[in-house]
Amino acid sequence: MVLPLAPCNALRDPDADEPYRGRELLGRERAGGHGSGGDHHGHGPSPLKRLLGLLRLEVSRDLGLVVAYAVGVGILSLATPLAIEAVVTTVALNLLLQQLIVLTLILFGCLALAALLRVLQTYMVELVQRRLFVRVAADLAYRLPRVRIDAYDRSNGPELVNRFFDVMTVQKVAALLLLDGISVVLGAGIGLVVLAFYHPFLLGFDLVLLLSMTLIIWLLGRGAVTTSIQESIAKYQVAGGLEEIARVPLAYKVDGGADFAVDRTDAATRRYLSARRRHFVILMRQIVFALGLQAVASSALLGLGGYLVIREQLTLGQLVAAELIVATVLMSFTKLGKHLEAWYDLMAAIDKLGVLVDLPLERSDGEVHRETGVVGAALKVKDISYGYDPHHPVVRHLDLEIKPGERLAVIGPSGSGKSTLVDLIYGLRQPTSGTIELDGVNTRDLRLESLRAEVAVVKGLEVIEDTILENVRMGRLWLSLVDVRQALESAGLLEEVARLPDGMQTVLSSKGAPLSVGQTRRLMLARAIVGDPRLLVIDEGLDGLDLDARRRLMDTLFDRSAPWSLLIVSHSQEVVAQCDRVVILADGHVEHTLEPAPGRMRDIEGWLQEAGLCRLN
Ligand SMILES: Nc1ncnc2c1ncn2[C@@H]1O[C@H](COP(=O)(O)OP(=O)(O)OP(=O)(O)O)[C@@H](O)[C@H]1O
Repeated sequence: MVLPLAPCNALRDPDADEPYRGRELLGRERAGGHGSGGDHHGHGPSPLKRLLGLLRLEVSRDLGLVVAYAVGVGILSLATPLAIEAVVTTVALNLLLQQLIVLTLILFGCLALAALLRVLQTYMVELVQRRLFVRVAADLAYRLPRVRIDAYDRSNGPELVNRFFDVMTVQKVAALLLLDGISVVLGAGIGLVVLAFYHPFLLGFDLVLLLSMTLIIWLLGRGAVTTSIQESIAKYQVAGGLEEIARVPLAYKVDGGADFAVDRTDAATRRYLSARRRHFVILMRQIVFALGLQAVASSALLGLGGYLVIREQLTLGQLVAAELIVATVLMSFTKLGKHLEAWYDLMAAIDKLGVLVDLPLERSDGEVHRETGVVGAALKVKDISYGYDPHHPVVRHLDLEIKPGERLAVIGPSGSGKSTLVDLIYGLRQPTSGTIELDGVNTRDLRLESLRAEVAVVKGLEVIEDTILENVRMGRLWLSLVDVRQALESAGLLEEVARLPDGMQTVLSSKGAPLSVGQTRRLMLARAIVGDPRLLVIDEGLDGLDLDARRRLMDTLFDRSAPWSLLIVSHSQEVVAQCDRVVILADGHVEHTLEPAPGRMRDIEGWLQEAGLCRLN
């Protein structure tokens, strides 16, 4: 069965009132990425390319308007120096009061219009900000459930997701640059053009000014994006370290654990400070040169303008207007120091979001599994190999078969590859060679959603912070309350849940509280069986339960009328004894297969002892 990707209301575009639809975000297609995960990876699109990709989605919408408003504001802002020029000339020439009033009114009109455009621009930027947030949230909600499990082999998933907070930086800096940045650049450009019209000397002055500003931005800012990214990586390492202390509180409670936590944080903080220092050196040199330029250029213009006034090549009004224009341009440019820092932060933030977007996704191709009409699926594992490190396979030429309705136990010493085999069957990992067939169809040819509608896996404890009901149903809206109740009943949990004040509506913590660990284990079983899978794979899911709970569950799981075939990894004699066949794994391959006669556990124990392998409990 293919699960529909239901549009989620919270992720609808807040203004366009249409659901977010998968589009390219931050430079990656929505499925099939091949990044490596981890922090800044040094490959993939550059932050600038990613930013342009993100903004490109906005261009057709409001970004054009934002720029148009900024152009309007830039042009209208010139009204002040030009009006002052006119007033000074009017006073100098002793003209009429009436002209002064008209000038004042024109100036007011221009400034009022500029203010209106600025308000509209602010509103548009607000919309762009909201959409950025929704886009990134929607994109990650789409991607994260599809991220390949091996992306988390060497990185901590929740810690990686901290990078989502960089969307705030993107929002804030994008707003700052769209509002101030565009106005500064346009205002400066237009002002300098006006200046150039006053006198050819002033054109020369313009050019020198522009050259100096370019030097400050490009030459003095070399390496700033890299140092900003390094600073950001160091910042996440500090956050990740602190998060870890909260994640494993017991570990840090050992004698000396608190000091160990301080030492580790101290080391990470030092790395952050040194990265920040490197970045600040670049910022500082840009700021110092910008301030110096402001002092030099303002006084040089006064000297040059005064000289031109004395030579009667410039009017007094033009001199005052020119000083005002240059003062504004330079003030904005000095402010640009802050903008430049914001720009570098933006580049680092985009790079961090890119780390999330680059997490490799599971394949999305394949066929839908066809109904076979047979109760219980048939599984054939043919000569598969797999290694976390391609040079060291941990599953080697493994063959295994489960007939429809059969109950198969997989046992073997710790590290023999049992859990890895479970991952391979569930399509979490792809064998490097060999095939896995479900009902005669290579699982590689099946859509993963379709495979996982047929196969359910119980492995570890994964609780979502939601009600017991949702923890069992997991968004499968076609499952009714009755289905969930039945699954809880089969898992031997219904009575205990009913005793909770909020029953199935009890909200669980991420660790399962208020359920105990044993109850949470049974909850995981309820989640697996509620959809009536045709192949149920349990990786040690029964081993940690008390005897009563385990026996009740075994009644359900081994019931011949149940709709599934069963593959169960276990270290328990009692569980293994219930199975039709027992496969013993050693060193990644099938060492032996036994069909124990009822009650002949001794056969298996004896064999294990002889082979010097694990013992069951
Ligand atoms: N994420 C991983 N990255 C690298 N190596 C891994 C990873 N997971 C498991 N391994 C290695 O693969 C081998 C098989 O591990 P697996 O978890 O499949 O064993 P297992 O039989 O399930 O062990 P246990 O009974 O202790 O759960 C082990 O040597 C282990 O060190």
